[in-house]
Amino acid sequence: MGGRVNEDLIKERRKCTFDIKELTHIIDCGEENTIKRKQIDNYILNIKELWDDVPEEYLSHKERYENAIKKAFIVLKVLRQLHTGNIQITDHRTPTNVYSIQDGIFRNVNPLLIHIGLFWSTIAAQASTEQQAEWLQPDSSMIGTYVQTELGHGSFIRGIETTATYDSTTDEFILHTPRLSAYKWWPGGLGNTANACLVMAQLYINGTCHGLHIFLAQIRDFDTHKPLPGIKVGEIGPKMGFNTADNGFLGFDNHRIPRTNMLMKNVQVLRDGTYVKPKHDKLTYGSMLLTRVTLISDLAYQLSKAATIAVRYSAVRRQSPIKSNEPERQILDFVSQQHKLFITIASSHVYRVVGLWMWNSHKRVTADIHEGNMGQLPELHALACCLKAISSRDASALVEQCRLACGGHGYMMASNLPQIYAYTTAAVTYEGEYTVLLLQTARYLVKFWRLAAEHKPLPQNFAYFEDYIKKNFEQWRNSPEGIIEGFKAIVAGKTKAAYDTLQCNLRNGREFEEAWNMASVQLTNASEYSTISRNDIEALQSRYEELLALIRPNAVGLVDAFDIRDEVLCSTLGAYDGRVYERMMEEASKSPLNEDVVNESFHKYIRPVTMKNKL
Ligand SMILES: CCCCCCCCCC/C=C\CCCCCCCCCC(=O)SCCNC(=O)CCNC(=O)[C@H](O)C(C)(C)COP(=O)(O)OP(=O)(O)OC[C@H]1O[C@@H](n2cnc3c(N)ncnc32)[C@H](O)[C@@H]1OP(=O)(O)O
Ligand SMILES: Cc1cc2nc3c(=O)[nH]c(=O)nc-3n(C[C@H](O)[C@H](O)[C@H](O)COP(=O)(O)OP(=O)(O)OC[C@H]3O[C@@H](n4cnc5c(N)ncnc54)[C@H](O)[C@@H]3O)c2cc1C
Repeated sequence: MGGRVNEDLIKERRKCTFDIKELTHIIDCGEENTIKRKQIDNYILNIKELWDDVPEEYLSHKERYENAIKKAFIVLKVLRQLHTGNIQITDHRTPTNVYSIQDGIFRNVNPLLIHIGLFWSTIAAQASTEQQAEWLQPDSSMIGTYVQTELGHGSFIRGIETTATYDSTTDEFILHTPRLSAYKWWPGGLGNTANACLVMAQLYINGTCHGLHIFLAQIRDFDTHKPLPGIKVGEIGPKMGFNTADNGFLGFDNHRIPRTNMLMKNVQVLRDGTYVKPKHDKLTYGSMLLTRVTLISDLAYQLSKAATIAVRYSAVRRQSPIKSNEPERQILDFVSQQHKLFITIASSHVYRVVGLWMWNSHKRVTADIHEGNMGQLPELHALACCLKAISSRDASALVEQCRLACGGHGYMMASNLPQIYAYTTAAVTYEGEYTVLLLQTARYLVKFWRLAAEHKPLPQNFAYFEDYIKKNFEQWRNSPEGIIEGFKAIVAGKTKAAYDTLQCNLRNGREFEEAWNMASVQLTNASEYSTISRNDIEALQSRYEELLALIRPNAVGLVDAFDIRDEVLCSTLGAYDGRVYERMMEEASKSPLNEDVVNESFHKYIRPVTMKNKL
C-alpha cells in the first residue's frame, strides 16, 4: 500500500537519540548477520505464490490447511536450495534464520514445524551415525513428526502406554496401542502431512520393560500417502490457535518395524535381544531439553512483534487530552500506557539474551555429554525448565497486555495480536506444562537446600544458600548488584519455606511424594523474602517512573530496531508507515460479508420477521 508515513511516526523517529541500526546489529549478534538475514528475507518474501488474496481467517479449516501446506512445500524447496547454495540457514537459533519470517508467510503455523524443528533434530541428536547416514538424506521421502503425548498422558511421560516389543525371531519391534488412552494425540503435522514419525514407546524385551525409547516408524505409503496396514491416523480438529499445524492422533495395531529403527546413538538393542543401557537414563528426553532452550528465543521474538505493533499504534493513536484545553494526545504519552509497553520491549531483550546464553550453554553441555561427562545435565535441565516456563507465561501475559493496550482495535484479527497471543499461550502448555516444569526446578533447588540445611559442602552456584542461613546477606542496595543479591535472597527464602513445609509434612507422617504435593504451591510460587524496605520500594518506584520518561522519546526507535518487516508483522496497527485507519478500512473491505450490498439472509430470515405485518 502506497502513501505517506504518518506524521506522528515521522516526528517520533526524528526524536530518537540513538543509532537504530546499531541496536539492530546487536540484536542480530553482528552486522554480518543482519545483512544475511535481510538477504534471506528479501529472497523468500518476494516469492509471489506465498501471498494470499483472501485473508487466512476467511478460509475454512480444510482450506487453511491446504493453503498452508502449499506454502510449506514452497518454503521447504527454497530452504533446500538455499542450503545447497551454502548460506547458513539451518541453525535457526542464531539470528541468521528463516524461522521468524514464517510467521508472516503462514499467519499461523507452518505444518512442517515439527518435521524441521523436532523430527530432524531428534534424529541428528539421538540416532547412530549409520542411522543418520540413512535417514538424513537431503532428498529423503520422509516427512516426519515427533509423537510422544497420548490421549491419557502428556506431562507424566513414564505413564505412556504405547509398547514396542522386541521379536527376536524376526528381528523386529511390534508397536502397539493397547487401549484408547494410549492413542497418540497432539503431534504437529501428524493429521494429514507426515508419512513417518518418531514414536516414544515403552520398550519390552523378553517380558522386561526397559522404559521409554524412541522409534522411527513409517505410517503412510510414500507414494499413495495412504495409511499403512495396522495404522489408524487422523487430525484432532480445530484449536484455539495452531490451526494450520494439522495436529493428529495415531494408533498402532501390532505394527512391525525393523529392530534397526530404534534410535541407537545412546542406547542399543542387539540382534539377540541384549539391552545396552544408556550412560544417563534421561538422554532419551534430550529433544525436550533442546526445544525448551530454543523456545526462549522464539518467545522473545514474539514479544518483539507484539511490542512493535502496540508501540507504533500508540504513537499514531490519539485519544483524550491530558489537560482539558489541549488537543488530544498520542496514547503513548500516558505513563500507564508506557508502563504496559516498555516492559514488553525490555522483556523481549531479556529473553533474547537469556535464550542465546542458554543456547550456548546447551552446546557446551552437549559437547561434554559426547565426551561422557553428564555432570552439567541436571543444572541445564533445571534452568531450561524454569526459563521455558516463565518465558512462555510472561510472553503470553505481555502479548495480551499489548493487545489490551490497543483498545478495541487490538481485538481485530487484522491487528495480528490475537494470533500472536494464541501462539504464545500454547507454549505455556506444550513441551512441558508450566507448573510441571517449575516443579522440576523446585526439585533441583530443594536438593541443594537440603545440603545447605545439613551444613554439607555446596557447589559455588549455591553458596548463597549458606549466606542466607548465616544471615550474610547485605542490606538492599539500589543497584544492579543489589538487585541480583535481592533475587538470591528471594530464591533462598522461598526454597527454605518450601523445604520447611516439606519437612513438617514428613514429620507428620506423610510419605515424601504426598508431602511434596502438599508443598507444591509454595514450591512454585515466589514469596517476598528480601532485605528490601518500604523506603527502598518508594525509591525504586520513582526511579522507574523517571526511566519511563527517559525511554519515551526512543520508544518508536526501540521497536524499529527489532527490524521486523510489515509482511511478517501482518498488522494493520503496527505497519512501519503508521497508516492505521487506511489499512483497517482496506482490510474490512476484504470481508466476504461486504461482497453483497444486501446479504441473502435478509430475504430469508430478517425481512419475513421485520416486515411481517406490513406485507
Ligand atoms: C520459513 C521457514 C520455516 C522453517 C520452519 C522451521 C522451524 C524451525 C524450528 C523451530 C524450532 C523450535 C520452535 C519451537 C516450536 C516448537 C513447537 C513444539 C510443539 C510441542 C511439541 C511437544 O509438546 S512434544 C511433547 C513434550 N512433552 C513434554 O514436555 C512432557 C513433560 N514431561 C516431562 O518432560 C517429564 O515427564 C518430567 C520432566 C515432567 C518428569 O519426568 P519423569 O517423571 O520421568 O522424571 P522425574 O520427575 O522422576 O525425574 C527423574 C530425574 O530425571 C530428571 N529429568 C527429567 N527430565 C529430564 C531431561 N529432559 N533432561 C535431563 N534430566 C531430566 C529429573 O530432574 C530427575 O532428576 P533427579 O532429581 O536427579 O532424579
Ligand atoms: C499446540 C500444541 C502442540 C503440541 N504438539 C505436540 C507434539 O508435536 N508432539 C507431542 O508429543 N505432543 C504435543 N503436544 C502435547 C503437549 O506436549 C502436552 O499437552 C503437554 O505436555 C501437557 O500435557 P497434558 O496436556 O497431558 O496436560 P496434563 O499433564 O494433563 O496437565 C493438566 C493439569 O494438571 C497439572 N499437573 C499434571 N501433572 C502434575 C504434577 N505432577 N504436579 C502438579 N500439577 C500437575 C498441570 O499443571 C495442568 O494444570 C502439543 C500440545 C499443544 C497444546
